[in-house]
Amino acid sequence: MAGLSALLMLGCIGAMHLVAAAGLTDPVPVYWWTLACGAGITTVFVLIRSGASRRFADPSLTLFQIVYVIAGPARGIAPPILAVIMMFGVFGLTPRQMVGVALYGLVAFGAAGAVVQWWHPAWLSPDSQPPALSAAYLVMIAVVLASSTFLTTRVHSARARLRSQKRELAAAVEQIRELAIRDELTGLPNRRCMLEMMRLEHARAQRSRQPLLLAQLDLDHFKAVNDTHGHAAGDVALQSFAQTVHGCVRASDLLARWGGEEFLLLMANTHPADGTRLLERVRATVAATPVALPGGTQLSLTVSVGLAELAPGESTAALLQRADAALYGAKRLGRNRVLLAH
Ligand SMILES: Nc1nc2c(ncn2[C@@H]2O[C@H](COP(=O)(O)OP(=O)(O)OP(=O)(O)O)[C@@H](O)[C@H]2O)c(=O)[nH]1
Repeated sequence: MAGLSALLMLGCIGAMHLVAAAGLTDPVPVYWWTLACGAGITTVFVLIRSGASRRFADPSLTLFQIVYVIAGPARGIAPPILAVIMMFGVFGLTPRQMVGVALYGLVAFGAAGAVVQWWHPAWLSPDSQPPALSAAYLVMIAVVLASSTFLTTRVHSARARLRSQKRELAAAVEQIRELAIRDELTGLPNRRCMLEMMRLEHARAQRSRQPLLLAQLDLDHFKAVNDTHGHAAGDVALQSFAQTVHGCVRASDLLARWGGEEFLLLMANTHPADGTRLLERVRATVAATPVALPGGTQLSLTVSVGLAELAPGESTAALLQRADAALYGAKRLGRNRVLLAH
């Protein structure tokens, strides 16, 4: 952007020197003008390229560049390039700033024209523009300024809309990501998330030779809960169970809803004796924590648990199968118990 502005300004300087060389204007003010322009371009270029302008609220110095060109020494060439200059403002300034720049531009350009026409007619070459043409240029500038300001309003609201759509999109992506890995009913990680975690923890355990435990938890006689109290009550029971178990395990353990009334608990770096102790605590807490159903009924739940430790070289599918077999062993033995697979 700074480079483009500098190129534009260089083009204008070249044009003014051609005008002076053609004898249409006094070359001395053109030299001064060239000096002032050079100082302006260099200042802006150095500030932007060195990164020093990043400290300002308007790091691309758009406002400064526009104001400088309109009222500074470049005003003589403002009419033909004003539209281009204002385009920078359309994308960089707020509508308020653009209204300010437009009013400023009109006043500054009008004043510059008046000075030249009435107080310094000597600056004009004999065949330079008549006052009516200057007035026409002023009207043209007013049109350019007004349409740039209007465009800025449109661009500004389009950008605000884009920003808010971007925020909404990010929130939607986050929500989709959550839905993809979370069980909606209990808020626990879902089966897909658990499969991925099992894959990762399995690889880690194989590599580090640290113990890895997998427990399968299944609510006892849950069909009877649904049949007696209704499916909605069953949902409340599942949520309450998930909360109770989650409250018993460590932050490093991963509890997930595997499906229906089945849950999995993955415990890394845990020995079977410690895992069994923890699961006994879970079992006892579930049995001692009645679920308050809507309507005031207190529902007692129990859970059966099958626990398996990853054997060297064993796959996750085989580990899961052994935990499942242990769970069914626990069910067969009368439920409400923890059984460790051998
Ligand atoms: N309310 C509710 N019930 C569910 C959900 N998912 C599965 N179930 C129910 O859970 C019950 C599971 O029943 P079964 O597999 O027969 O097992 P059980 O009655 O718990 O018996 P055991 O496991 O042998 O102790 C079924 O009635 C399913 O409809 C759910 O998201 N919400």
